[in-house]
Amino acid sequence: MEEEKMDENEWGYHGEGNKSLVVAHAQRCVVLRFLKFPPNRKKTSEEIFQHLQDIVDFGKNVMKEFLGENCVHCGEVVQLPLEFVKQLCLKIQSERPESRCDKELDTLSGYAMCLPNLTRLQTYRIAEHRPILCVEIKPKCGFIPFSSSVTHEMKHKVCRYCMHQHLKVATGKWKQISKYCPLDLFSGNKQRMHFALKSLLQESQNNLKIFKNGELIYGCGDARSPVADWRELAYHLKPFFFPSNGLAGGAHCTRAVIRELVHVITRVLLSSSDKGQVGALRPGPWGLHVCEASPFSRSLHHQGKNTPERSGLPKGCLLYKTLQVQMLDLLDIEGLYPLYNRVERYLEEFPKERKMLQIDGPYDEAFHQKLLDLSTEDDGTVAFALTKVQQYRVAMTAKDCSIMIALSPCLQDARFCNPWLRIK
Ligand SMILES: O=P(O)(O)O[C@@H]1[C@@H](OP(=O)(O)O)[C@H](OP(=O)(O)O)[C@H](O)[C@H](OP(=O)(O)O)[C@H]1OP(=O)(O)O
Ligand SMILES: Nc1ncnc2c1ncn2[C@@H]1O[C@H](COP(=O)(O)OP(=O)(O)OP(=O)(O)O)[C@@H](O)[C@H]1O
Repeated sequence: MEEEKMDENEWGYHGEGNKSLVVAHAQRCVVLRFLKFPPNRKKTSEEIFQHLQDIVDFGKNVMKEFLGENCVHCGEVVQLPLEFVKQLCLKIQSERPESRCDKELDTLSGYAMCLPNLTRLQTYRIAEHRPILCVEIKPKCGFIPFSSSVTHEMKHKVCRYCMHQHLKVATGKWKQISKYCPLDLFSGNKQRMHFALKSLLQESQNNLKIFKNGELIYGCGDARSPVADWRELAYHLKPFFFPSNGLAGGAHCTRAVIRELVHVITRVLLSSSDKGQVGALRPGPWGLHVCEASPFSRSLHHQGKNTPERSGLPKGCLLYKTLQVQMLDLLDIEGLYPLYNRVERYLEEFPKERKMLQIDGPYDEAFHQKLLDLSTEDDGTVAFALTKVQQYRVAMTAKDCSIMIALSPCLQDARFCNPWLRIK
């Protein structure tokens, strides 16, 4: 970043999660991603720099290796003038959702990550200055644990997302239970995927957002301000899907546009992206591929069909690769926790080993290589325990990542582009 040219007026609030806040440049296709912390949580500038650099290295040497060069954008750490960050923080404060304001943007270190703005990213195949849609999906965990360590019977029947829905509604985080089930999206069966995507469109929560030319047009910024009007969404989408279809509107048109969107997203999700190293990952047996809580599965059950048809995901597609990485969680938290304790005890006894064992990085090639050992035979060593803990951490990243799909009218038929994975 050219320090002297940083002007807060050229940047606007873009979005935030639990750990970071993102601002976008008004003209250029870049975003700045700042860390945020609870008030009074003091971190030194060096710690912040190292944290951000670790995220970049983790993206480069771990996630890219598994998911493919073209699917992951790692960004770079940049140093910004402190006055710019302070002014920017003041400028965007009023736009932040109330529910996220328990944490404050780090204005003291001057470090942030600079990334391409994936909601506006255009590729060379697309004529310049075409409008661009971006669909962001946070699919969550797409399998039911297969580990024999699982003691709760319910965990073998109902997926984590569907169980979590009850907690989230009970605690008031969201108003109603979503019909979305990640196992439907990850099934590879088009009918189930359509159902999953329609359910996400009905009850987006923090799992679906749609941007048009970089602006959020659909999805929840906050539990208290849901924007979920299909008619309005169809109005935005119609020029993308039915450019020459006059001004026809109404419920029929809305349904047609939403159907088209769902079909296009499904096609993109099932299309092959570039090669990652998931071939090297062959996690244990697949768990059950149906979640008993999914309304899709339940309706089939009522019709007397026990298991929905399972098409499986094509091996090259991003959903397949994401699922494989998620499945590095081989033992479930119940099997992992005793191993985590083994590592903890060892480090208490030998704190100086922390660095050598790469507990908190560096996330380099050596770190990545150790992740490829998928054995589940516990030989009682710290090395075994540590590998499982690190695999679990990588799996958790894949369970919480978002897929960003950019769509833009092309010169020829190809209306869609490859999806990107956004990791944190
Ligand atoms: O544990 P989960 O499944 O609830 O996931 C958390 C997410 O909740 P969700 O259920 O998607 O609403 C949670 O998202 P929200 O803050 O609820 O939007 C975060 O993504 C959290 O990640 P981190 O630990 O802050 O980096 C996520 O935590 P991790 O489990 O990834 O650490
Ligand atoms: N490179 C990017 N391009 C465009 N938008 C982005 C980019 N990175 C993040 N965003 C937007 O900012 C939002 C918040 O970012 P992100 O999810 O990384 O925050 P987080 O705090 O790490 O998330 P979590 O709550 O999962 O911990 C995203 O949902 C996405 O809409």
